[in-house]
Amino acid sequence: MNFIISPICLENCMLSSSSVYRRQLFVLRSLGVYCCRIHMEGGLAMRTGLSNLGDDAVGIIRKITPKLDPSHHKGQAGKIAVIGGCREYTGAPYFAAVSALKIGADLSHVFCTKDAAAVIKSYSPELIVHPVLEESYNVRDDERASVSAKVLGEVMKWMERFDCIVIGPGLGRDPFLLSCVGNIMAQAREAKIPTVIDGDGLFLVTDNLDLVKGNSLAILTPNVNEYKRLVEKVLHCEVHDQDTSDELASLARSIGGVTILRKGKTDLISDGSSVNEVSIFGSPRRCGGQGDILSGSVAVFSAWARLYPSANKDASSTQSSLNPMVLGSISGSALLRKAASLAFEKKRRSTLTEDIIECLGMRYLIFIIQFYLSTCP
Ligand SMILES: NC(=O)C1=CN([C@@H]2O[C@H](COP(=O)(O)OP(=O)(O)OC[C@H]3O[C@@H](n4cnc5c(N)ncnc54)[C@H](O)[C@@H]3O)[C@@H](O)[C@H]2O)[C@@H](O)CC1
Ligand SMILES: Nc1ncnc2c1ncn2[C@@H]1O[C@H](COP(=O)(O)OP(=O)(O)OP(=O)(O)O)[C@@H](O)[C@H]1O
Ligand SMILES: [Mg+2]
Repeated sequence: MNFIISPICLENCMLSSSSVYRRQLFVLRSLGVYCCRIHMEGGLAMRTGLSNLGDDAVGIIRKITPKLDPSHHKGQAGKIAVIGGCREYTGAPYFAAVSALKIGADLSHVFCTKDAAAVIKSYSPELIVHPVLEESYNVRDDERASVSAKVLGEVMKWMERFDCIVIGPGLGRDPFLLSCVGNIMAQAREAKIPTVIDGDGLFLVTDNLDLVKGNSLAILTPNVNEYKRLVEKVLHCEVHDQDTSDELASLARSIGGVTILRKGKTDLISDGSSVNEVSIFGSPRRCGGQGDILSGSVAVFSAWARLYPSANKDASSTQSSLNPMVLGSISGSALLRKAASLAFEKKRRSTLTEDIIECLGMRYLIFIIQFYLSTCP
């Protein structure tokens, strides 16, 4: 028999009896569906475990995920663009763009170099691929200004349609290409389009902080190395092993209130005023590409948090004070980590990024949770 478990249905079921609710809450917690929040007060980090279901990452995901509504048209669940993909890297932009679709966005575009475009198209017919970026080796010195204007023009034709853009997965570090992408970022900012910056986009931004400074719609998703470079550049010190939440909040404030998702054993998220930790058990496999899934996921959830700030009216509103970029980051992190753990249960050491993408479907995750609830003694 086929049946559909919706987030709302699960929540209603949870509220139906308080003992059942407590038992279900316990099972959710033991499944690792947990997120705790660290409040910043006068520079002092006060860590508090949260005590109700509305305060956890699943509650946030449910709150911002729009209903599947037959009256909606194509595009209303989100149009995402990934700016990335060059001769060396074609996997990273594919992972980011296809993850956005798997999570529920309606359309996913990739803007990449000509070399990368045919390869990325061959991975999936679902993606709309624009071969518009140019690297130095392909452009004469006297052509640079006109090529740069042409690249910007090609992207700007589409820009207004996007609900979020991701800059950086597999972008490479060619100086000419990065200067064109800097122009694209400036235009996205002008158009008030949320922008997730990852991978080589962070390399660009670390050397050109003005591109993001004070942009409350920017989300930086650094890994260990990228975070180290940012801290050294902005805070002029080494990364601290202690006081990690103070340091992250201070970094976010120093860049004018951007949201930073610091990836690692646990993910820490801050916009400078609160620090949130997602510690859902993920996977011990560290195959490349998981950060790319994360950037595509965060893009969709941030777009939803902005477009549908309270998609699920029944969900707890305790997070309503959080910045939509923070809500999107928490959701993306929680879902990726849960999907990675499900993929690892199945594939163990042979788990690859594409296996994790297959586990992104939220209904599948909720089904798994429901299954555990129904078998709980
Ligand atoms: N299949 C693909 O096309 C992939 C392309 N990628 C792209 O590759 C480009 C470079 O990204 P990278 O992440 O490699 O660049 P980084 O500069 O972040 O990493 C470079 C080196 O750091 C090492 N490293 C990683 N995590 C570390 C840790 N926790 N402690 C110490 N050393 C660590 C890695 O082994 C790697 O050799 C980006 O454009 C990125 O998007 C990656 O996303 C991976 C997948
Ligand atoms: N030691 C770890 N244990 C568990 N999960 C981790 C660990 N390190 C990273 N992760 C998770 O993996 C995700 C990707 O982080 P990672 O540091 O691999 O990014 P990345 O280096 O940018 O990846 P990519 O290879 O896509 O560029 C993050 O959401 C993080 O939660
Ligand atoms: Mg990365």
